[in-house]
Amino acid sequence: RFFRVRQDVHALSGPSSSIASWLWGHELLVFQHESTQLYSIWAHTFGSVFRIKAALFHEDIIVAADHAAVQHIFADTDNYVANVIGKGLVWAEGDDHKTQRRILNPAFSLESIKGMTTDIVECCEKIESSLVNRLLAHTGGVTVNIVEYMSSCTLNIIGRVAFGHDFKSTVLETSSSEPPTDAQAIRDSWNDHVNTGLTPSAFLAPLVVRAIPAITKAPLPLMQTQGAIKMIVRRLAGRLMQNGHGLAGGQSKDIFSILLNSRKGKEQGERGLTDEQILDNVSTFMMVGHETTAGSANFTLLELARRPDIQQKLRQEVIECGHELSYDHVQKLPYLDAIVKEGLRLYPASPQTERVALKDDVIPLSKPIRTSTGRTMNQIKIRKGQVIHIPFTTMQTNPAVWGPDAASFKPERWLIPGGVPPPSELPHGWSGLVTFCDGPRMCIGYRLAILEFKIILATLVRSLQFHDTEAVVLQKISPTLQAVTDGRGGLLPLHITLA
Ligand code: HEM
Repeated sequence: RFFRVRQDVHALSGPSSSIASWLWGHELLVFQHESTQLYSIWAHTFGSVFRIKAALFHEDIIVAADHAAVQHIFADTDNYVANVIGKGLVWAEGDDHKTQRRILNPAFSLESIKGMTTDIVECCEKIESSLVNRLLAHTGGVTVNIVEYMSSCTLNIIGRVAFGHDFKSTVLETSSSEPPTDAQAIRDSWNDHVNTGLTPSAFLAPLVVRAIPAITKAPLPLMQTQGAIKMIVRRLAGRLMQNGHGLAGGQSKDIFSILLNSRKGKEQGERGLTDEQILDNVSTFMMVGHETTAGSANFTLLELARRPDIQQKLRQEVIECGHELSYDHVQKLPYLDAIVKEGLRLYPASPQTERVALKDDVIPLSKPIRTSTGRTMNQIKIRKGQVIHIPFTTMQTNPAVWGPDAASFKPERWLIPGGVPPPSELPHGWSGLVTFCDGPRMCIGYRLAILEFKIILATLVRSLQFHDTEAVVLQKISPTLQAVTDGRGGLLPLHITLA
């Protein structure tokens, strides 16, 4: 049995060991390339499930981009767990995760999300007017780092809709001698973290955690910058907890009220959350609730800048719908919907994920694959402890599924019959994408993310035109999808003029 299980992993095809480092396996090469770029190239050569050499003599890693395999892994959260440490909903496992998810679900119902529309529109209009004002002060347009504007906008949104807190985040044109606001402190420390994540030493942090999962702190720069963000956000979360009663005196179904009420539940002996868990959740939501949507929005705006025809068509649709961007209005814009789907297909904010199997298992495949010895396999037997990488972008740009133009930004594909593959060819998940994952750990904030994304695009294109600066913008994972220009993470220059 031991032999058979091992054999399945080792029988998989994969890149040659001659290009792997003896110490870092293929993992260093993957890290040095853009986002999931190497996984896409290897999937093209070796098929949708293959094997790579892991760093530090760890067992080989399986890279799974087959939709049946991925669906199986995402459905079985008792067996397949995230390979990361930490607390809060994103990282809680087992019963802890189920309790937290059950407590928080009402904050993300359709009804709750609809109720957030006015706040979202106001935050987007604030960014729109700050860009317009900046333009009015410069003739002939201005080049901005759109990343700063998107992060500001989404931070303001999550502050207001989740915590009733107005970050009042703005982008300063010149440096200020005033002490940094909470928003600036969060954005600066996040920017440090992103840029540290691009340095060679950042490659080590997840490997240390994989080797010794109990380690939560180590003198590694990436862990230190992560610790710095946590400290800032937790300090703010602590202040909010002291002062706060949620958005409506603790009666509401917003995230913060729900978290605070669950503390009362705990005090009364019900299943609730401890103060520590609440603090962790507040800081988790503040970070995952804003940097993710911003990442996908940045790259979608870059696509619009490169495709003035698509941008103009979107502008036309938004202007024809009138000025009011209510929830129902926004849902009635088919081209906007197609652009958002296409943006989330090509630029998932979390371009890949990782799982570890807690038990031996057999993973089904949607299509047989050929092993390194030419055998055909319909399923893969794995051993407990197997690490699996799931590259979302590779799955969503696979030409064998999405056609020869899979890598192109083509919103029309969502509007024409047969433009997207049939459901049988796609994973479960929102719109046949794994951008928001699937199963019990599917992104709890997906409805909010989509609504924000739509309102951001609609608000900005109605008054502004985005132009490509021809800068070479790379896509890196640090720790979410980041734009890297001239070696600087969190930089995506776009030229803007009035529409
Ligand atoms: C475009 C925007 C977003 C994308 C692409 C995205 C994607 C994802 C993905 C892929 C996961 C699963 C991670 C994994 O298990 O490996 C996830 C989980 C999660 N997301 Fe999002 N997310 C987005 C926005 C948001 C927002 C706006 C919020 C909250 C306000 C949020 C909160 C969460 C939470 C709490 C989890 C953990 C869920 C659980 O483990 O049960 N996300 N997200």
